[in-house]
Amino acid sequence: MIEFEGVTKRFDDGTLAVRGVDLVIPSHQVTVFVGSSGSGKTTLLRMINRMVEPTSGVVSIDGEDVAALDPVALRRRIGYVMQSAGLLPHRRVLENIVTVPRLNGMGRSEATELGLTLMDTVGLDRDLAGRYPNQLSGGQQQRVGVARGLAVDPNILLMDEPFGAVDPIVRADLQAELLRLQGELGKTVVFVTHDIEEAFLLGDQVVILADGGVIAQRGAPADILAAPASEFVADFIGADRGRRALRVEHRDGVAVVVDSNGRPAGVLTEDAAPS
Ligand SMILES: Nc1ncnc2c1ncn2[C@@H]1O[C@H](COP(=O)(O)OP(=O)(O)OP(=O)(O)O)[C@@H](O)[C@H]1O
Repeated sequence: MIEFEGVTKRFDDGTLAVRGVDLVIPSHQVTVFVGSSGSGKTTLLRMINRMVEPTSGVVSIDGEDVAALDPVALRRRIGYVMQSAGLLPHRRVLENIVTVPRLNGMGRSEATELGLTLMDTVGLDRDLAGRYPNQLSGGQQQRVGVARGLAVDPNILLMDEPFGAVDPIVRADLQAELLRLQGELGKTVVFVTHDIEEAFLLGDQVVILADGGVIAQRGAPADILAAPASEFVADFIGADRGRRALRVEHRDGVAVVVDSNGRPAGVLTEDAAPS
């Protein structure tokens, strides 16, 4: 479990990126930070692996304050996948995937075996192992990025808009793949996006951030859909209603969550239904 307690981040130039965030991120689930540009999503994510230090408050992993942990060691045991994959251009696919295990001292042949296995895991043809990143499609590059994030077999996988730079069809593929992978691996995934549809599709818990890095609402997608906590949230989740993947319909007095084809995906409990 990752926990934020009273976490605030003010950058040196005075920008208040995150304000008083209290949040529990449960283990083995996908938590998605969603919000408009500049709402503090990346800053929050990066405080987990100490790429950004909080100005005040505590970030802990399984009860351990990350401020007390060595940042390099911390980053080597937390997977990190970023937008446009962030691959090293002059290293081949396989070398990119196993960069961190090699830094951690893994031998070459063991690393090769691991890299190829991870290519299988993320659905990449092993024939691509010797290519350079610019010889891959955007979707393939993102898969390499995910494989690299998994290479240290982390308990925690941080994903910062990992599918932001690919076209919608490839993006849908990658989303489905992530859900499949998560079903198998059960990592603690923290995922950043500005796309509410992606957030609702992938998140067990969705955290909606408003400008200035405050939490506007958090909860399961169905609960947020059923009972937006404020006008801001209602607007934010309603912006794309036409192509919403999940929505709430009332059938015979029961609040039912249905998918884009109108098929019921679940029934809301009394507590979650709007009053
Ligand atoms: N190193 C920095 N120095 C000063 N301000 C920063 C720094 N990094 C981020 N900020 C500011 O902090 C705020 C939050 O930024 P952050 O990158 O966390 O937002 P975000 O929600 O991830 O945005 P996006 O969706 O555009 O990536 C923004 O106003 C941003 O300009």
